[in-house]
Amino acid sequence: MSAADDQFDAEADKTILACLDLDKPRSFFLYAGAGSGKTRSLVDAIRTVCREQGRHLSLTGQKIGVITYTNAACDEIKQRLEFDPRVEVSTIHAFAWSLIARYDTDMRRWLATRLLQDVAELEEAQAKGRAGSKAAADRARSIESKLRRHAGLDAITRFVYSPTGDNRTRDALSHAEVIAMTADFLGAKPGLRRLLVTRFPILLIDESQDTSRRLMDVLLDVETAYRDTFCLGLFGDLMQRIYADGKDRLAEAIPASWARPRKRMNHRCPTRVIELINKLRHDIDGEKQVPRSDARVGVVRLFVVPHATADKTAVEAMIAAKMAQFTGDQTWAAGSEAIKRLALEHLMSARRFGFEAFFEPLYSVERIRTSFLQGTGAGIGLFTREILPLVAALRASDRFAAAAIVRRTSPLLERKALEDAGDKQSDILNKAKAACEGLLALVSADEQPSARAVLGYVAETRLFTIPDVLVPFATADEDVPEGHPGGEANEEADEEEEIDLNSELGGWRQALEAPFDQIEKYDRYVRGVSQFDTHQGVKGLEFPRVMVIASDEEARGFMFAYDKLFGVKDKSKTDLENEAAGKETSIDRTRRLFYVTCSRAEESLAVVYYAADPALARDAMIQTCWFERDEIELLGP
Ligand SMILES: Nc1ncnc2c1ncn2[C@@H]1O[C@H](COP(=O)(O)OP(=O)(O)OP(=O)(O)O)[C@@H](O)[C@H]1O
Repeated sequence: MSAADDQFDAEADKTILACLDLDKPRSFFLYAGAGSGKTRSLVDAIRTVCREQGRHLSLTGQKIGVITYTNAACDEIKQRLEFDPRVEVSTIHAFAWSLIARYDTDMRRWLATRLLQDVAELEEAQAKGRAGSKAAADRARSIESKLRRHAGLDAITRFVYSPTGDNRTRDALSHAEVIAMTADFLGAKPGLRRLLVTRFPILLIDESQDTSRRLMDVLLDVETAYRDTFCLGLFGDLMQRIYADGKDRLAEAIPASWARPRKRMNHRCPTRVIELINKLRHDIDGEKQVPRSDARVGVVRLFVVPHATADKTAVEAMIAAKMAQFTGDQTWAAGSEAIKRLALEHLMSARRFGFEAFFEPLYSVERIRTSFLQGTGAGIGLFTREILPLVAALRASDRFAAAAIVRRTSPLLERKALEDAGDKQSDILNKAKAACEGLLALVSADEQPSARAVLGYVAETRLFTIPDVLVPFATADEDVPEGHPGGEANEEADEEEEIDLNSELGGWRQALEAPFDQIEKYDRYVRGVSQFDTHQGVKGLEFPRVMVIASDEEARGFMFAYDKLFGVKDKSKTDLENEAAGKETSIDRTRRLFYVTCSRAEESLAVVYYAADPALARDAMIQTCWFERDEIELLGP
């Protein structure tokens, strides 16, 4: 590792450190591209502040605040800082909630106003809209539910919120509400602004390009008001803004008094990938990165495939085999888990990784989507936290692990059951053992059992407790028991909740018909350990071998357009109008997403483009000069 390389951007780190002077803080905006070590700069700077000014922080009880984009990034940074108590690392949602929790009276007032505003808007739309249509019925339901929530506000003394949960109870706030309230409260309450800057004289935001626009605006206001005592440090890369929520033109909103350190070296990617991402970036801000002196050349290839190709998984396996040849890196060879395949959205991944039948029905239930993607929730938990680990332990013949899992949660081995059994305890243990053996036999059968069959078995043997949402499916004839959610005794449930619940039950009903092994694949996917991910899911990460899957057809309706970015299709009238008005187009969005995905590659990169007219696509790609002619391969039917 070359020391000169490590020093290449030392100036930026020096500037940042100078800004983080608690006696004389100065805000800054770090300008740096992919792989330039922004997270490293952030962690190093905090370490130095703790070392040199930690006493000041300890004496005043103040902290350095760090806002990250994901829980994973949050954990990573906390760990790298060895859980230093003088640093508070949180996601934006947790951070926002830590500021406003306890402002219950204000929250109630805010919600009351907001709900009535929404109702007024809906009523206006109702008056204009066609009576009797589905939209009118939806609006009527929404009005009713908002009025009901409004009427119930006074009964709530303490609002609750979980940054990672579903927030379904009546006293819970939604994610969007917490962000909007925080922005409004910070805008209107001098006391809260003071609290913020006193608690966190230094506030650093990672991935600031994707931080909620409204919060970013208000934080910039706070910074202006407290410039002498508060340092706001923004890390991020505008070229990597991939969520609609982020602030457009952030750079232009940065005051002239701020420092603007720059980092220009890319420590992650090989030279060839850096050349490609420099070109992608050229028309946007002209920022050009340089590789490390010890960087490899690396390999980049574009494969153009007809989008009508029926077996995309087979084509992608063939491409992986070709990459093994081009790179001499056999790990690329088909089936290897050491390749990261990036598809535009989760369903594309689910289709490729073979867990679509389980995934799609539950993914389409909007209310549980977030927790479903995080692998949380009671229904999912039964499979991923109990049944799957038990199956894994049984398959590995790890009797200790299997026993530990069963002992932890199985109703068979509850202490009371064991006590009641007296000297017949061994019967119970034998029963548990037989249940485990039966489970292993069931999931190992030549014909894969459905998830529902496994659920039925677990219920019948009482291996684990069946959560409410799955009870209706745990018996053979799907009787919905009386008094159970979804059953008739639940008349009091309000209509909206019922609809949610029904769609969740409907989702489960369908999903459980999928083969059980699809849940294993789903589990690997949501834990991020499979070879699949989405374009958006990998921001901040890096992988040796990356396969980017670009497909307009599969990505319909996702606001991205590879065909326009690659010059295969002309810009639409709206694109041209937006461009002329300086507004963002789907081409800009796609370009940034493409930049993020390509820049994850540490060694080699394959781009697979499914095109309507592959020959035309190849010619258009040659025109862009992003890939050399001999790096582009047309794969015919
Ligand atoms: N000065 C350095 N010397 C050696 N390696 C470095 C240096 N800075 C960063 N790296 C390495 O380069 C890689 C990219 O760093 P990091 O993830 O911090 O970049 P980033 O700017 O946050 O990237 P991105 O915005 O693309 O997610 C990491 O593997 C990191 O360890």
